[in-house]
Amino acid sequence: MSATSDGGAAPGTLDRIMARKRQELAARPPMAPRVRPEHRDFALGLVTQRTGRPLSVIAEVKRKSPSGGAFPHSDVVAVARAYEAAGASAISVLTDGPDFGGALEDLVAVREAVAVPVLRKDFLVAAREVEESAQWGADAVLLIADALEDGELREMIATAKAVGVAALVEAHTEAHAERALSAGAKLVGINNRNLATLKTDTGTALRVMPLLRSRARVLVAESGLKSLADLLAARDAGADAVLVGESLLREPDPGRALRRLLGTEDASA
Ligand SMILES: O=P(O)(O)OC[C@@H](O)[C@@H](O)c1c[nH]c2ccccc12
Repeated sequence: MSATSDGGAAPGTLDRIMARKRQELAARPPMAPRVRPEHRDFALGLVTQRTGRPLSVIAEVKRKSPSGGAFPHSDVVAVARAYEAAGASAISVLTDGPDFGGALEDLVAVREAVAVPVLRKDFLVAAREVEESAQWGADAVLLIADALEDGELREMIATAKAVGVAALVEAHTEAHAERALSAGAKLVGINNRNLATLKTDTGTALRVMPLLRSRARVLVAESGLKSLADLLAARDAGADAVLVGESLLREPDPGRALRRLLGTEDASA
């Protein structure tokens, strides 16, 4: 039974994407081995780079999304460079093609262009993909607790540890966050967006993070964040970092938008 099964209702976006991902994986052979670049410490960057900023930002690049449609920036490398210059602690790169317009090649290109750690943002369904992500240069991978069985989650977290990539385990509810911790997650993201309905409520992370604070090494508030006030509220609820994409990618100058979000626009202009 799927962790997202809800008793016969029409499948949500997350179920649809996960089903596609499982089919894609079953149909493709293992990837050829690659020479892996030197690892960058994702967790350390998030918990130590807080001086002078409200908290760490993982800034996201994607060309489109099911909730946001197309964004006006196709050069994800240029956007990633601008994010880094504006103070991003890490870059999140969507590598899903059909729904987000990304590719594994984007991960490689972004990583070569910046010095900060890079998160592979995708809908991974198997431990084999965690190993492949490491080979392609991911410093961290996203795992979605709501969409994975306990056994899968446990195995993928263990594989991430074994190959030396950080696993940011995302949950939308307290129950799934507890499953993530039980499966061995040390880095936990609370997604304000319900990936079944795509509805976003920024109160979600504020409510769930305090319940987890003492048991997670790193806490990340994800999705729908638009203002410095949103960041300060996340920090006060225990976040080490926030994951922000859409509100930056809608702007003509995403680097400037990140400075504005961090309240550092004048100091670094
Ligand atoms: O673009 P936003 O609303 O700022 O959100 C970024 C990120 O949290 C969101 O893209 C996201 C969170 N979890 C995901 C899982 C898969 C794909 C995308 C996501």
